[in-house]
Amino acid sequence: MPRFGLFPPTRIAPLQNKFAVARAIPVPPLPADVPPGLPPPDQDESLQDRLRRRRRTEWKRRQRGQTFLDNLIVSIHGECAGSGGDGCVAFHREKFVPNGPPSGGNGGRGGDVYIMPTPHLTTLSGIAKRIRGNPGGNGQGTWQNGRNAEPLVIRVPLGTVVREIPRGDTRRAPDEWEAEQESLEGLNASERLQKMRDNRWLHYPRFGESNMTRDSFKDAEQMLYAQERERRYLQRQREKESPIYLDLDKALETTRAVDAPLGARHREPLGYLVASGGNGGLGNPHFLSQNDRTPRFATRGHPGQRITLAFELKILADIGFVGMPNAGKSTLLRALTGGRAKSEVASYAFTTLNPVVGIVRVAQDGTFEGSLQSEQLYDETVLEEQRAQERLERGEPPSGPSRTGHRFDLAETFRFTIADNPGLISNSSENVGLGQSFLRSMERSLALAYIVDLSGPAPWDELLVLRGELDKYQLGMSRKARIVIANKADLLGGEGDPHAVAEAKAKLRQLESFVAEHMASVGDEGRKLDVVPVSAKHSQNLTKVVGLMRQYVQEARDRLGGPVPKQLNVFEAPRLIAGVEAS
Ligand SMILES: Nc1nc2c(ncn2[C@@H]2O[C@H](COP(=O)(O)OP(=O)(O)OP(=O)(O)O)[C@@H](O)[C@H]2O)c(=O)[nH]1
Ligand SMILES: [Mg+2]
Repeated sequence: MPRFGLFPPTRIAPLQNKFAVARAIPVPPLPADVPPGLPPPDQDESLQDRLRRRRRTEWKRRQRGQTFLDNLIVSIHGECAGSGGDGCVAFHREKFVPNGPPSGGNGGRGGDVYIMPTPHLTTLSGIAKRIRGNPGGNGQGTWQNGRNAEPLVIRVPLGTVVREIPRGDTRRAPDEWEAEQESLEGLNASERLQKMRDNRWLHYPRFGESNMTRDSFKDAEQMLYAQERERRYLQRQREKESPIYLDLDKALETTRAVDAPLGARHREPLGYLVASGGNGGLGNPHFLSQNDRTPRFATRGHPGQRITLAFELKILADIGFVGMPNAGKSTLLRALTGGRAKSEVASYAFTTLNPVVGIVRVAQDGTFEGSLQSEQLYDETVLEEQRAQERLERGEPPSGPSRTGHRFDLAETFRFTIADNPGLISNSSENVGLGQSFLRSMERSLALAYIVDLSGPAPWDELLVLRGELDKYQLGMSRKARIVIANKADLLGGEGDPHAVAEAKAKLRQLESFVAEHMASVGDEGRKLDVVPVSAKHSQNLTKVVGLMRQYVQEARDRLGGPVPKQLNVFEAPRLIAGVEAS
């Protein structure tokens, strides 16, 4: 018989059946002697699945957060694109004008690269690791200049932080001059000179050799190298003095004058410039002088700027979950979102490897999507998959909380988001465990919720570690915490026998007094943290949690003057909510 001593007995009957189902499904234990990564050939599939999961977790853990999709290193190249177009060597020819003037056009400018914060995006997954700007068009005969390239806009979600990776960091791609030096390695002096000239100059057919001996070419070459040196100096100076750092929290607004006349040209913002395209090459008319009336050379387009940027996405969720591994954070998120948030649940530490954001939708009377089905059990993902498979084999329709969700499209009066974060352990702030990368994303949450395992020996010790890690990462961050959710309360109270229930209540009281004594001063303006016992797995006592969270979010939004919650048609909502209650 299941134990639900801490909660009223009204729900025991339906839950007993679910427990029976859960027990009926054999879960192969993970043998201690099986090394991770080496599943024995004759084991059944679910065991292999478990081993695979464990291997993946171990691998992810070793990466120390480097593979989070909210961390990305991007190099922006102008090697062959983003570069200006080549200039052209040509002479005007016309009837009765056999030796016309030089007429090669200049190359077009290479495309600049911009970064644009975009509200509807949520991940950095769409951004390529190597980005090439658009190349400028080449110049052509009859003084036709090449086309300037279109700018390239990299769209990133709001909350992205962009940093330039400094010189000397191994993750940094070589800049345009370093790349050229690398390509010249192993060549002798004359070969180097030849290659450098090939990279910079274009010659009229069969005049390459003779151009080298002309004074006008030597002067032009000297001037080109002087300009290049100046460009390199200015770029390095900029890198040192003002490396790129963008904290893109807000979308760029289009400023349109209210009284602009009809037909006025309107430009959308492109975003922030991070790399300029190269200038176009010069056509041969540019080198016309008193000493050289027939310049037979032109310059190639300059390469665009090459920079390496680190993108980091701070996840924006109203509430962030903070808890040790296995405290039940993912189970709770699934229960609060009615199973819509697909956060993996398993009985080993570090199941959640990336933060997962779920949306909690609340109706006017405080019901939320997860509370519609009173009998819902949120179990480990493997077990749920097995059950779904069995249901499919029996030919039964798939059941699930998502089927009831459609009512909330109209009944919803308030919504907020929750980030289920990976487990925090001692020294996470020093990059132990899954490291800091997700702690960074908690910075932006409006409020934090501690999740502790009430059935554990000392949930209060967990709280101290969690608070310590938050403050070690950023002093004062623990002030955002508003609630302690004591999860797995169903494991206490020993099948309803009075002695065990009294013990469970005493433990809860101990936790409450610990929070009141040791955690109260941490709260903002002497605020006390709320303590709520719940069972995420069996969706018990969650309405209270949702009510409190709604209050925190509302307060924080009011303080920030943030988004106004969606208001429903007041005539529609009560009728629908009544329908939900009736079902
Ligand atoms: N009995 C009981 N078990 C629970 C409850 N909540 C979670 N569990 C179990 O606790 C284990 C861990 O749950 P998760 O939701 O994966 O825990 P987590 O905090 O997300 O863990 P990490 O992702 O590793 O940080 C699973 O076996 C869950 O089934 C609960 O309320 N009651
Ligand atoms: Mg988890």
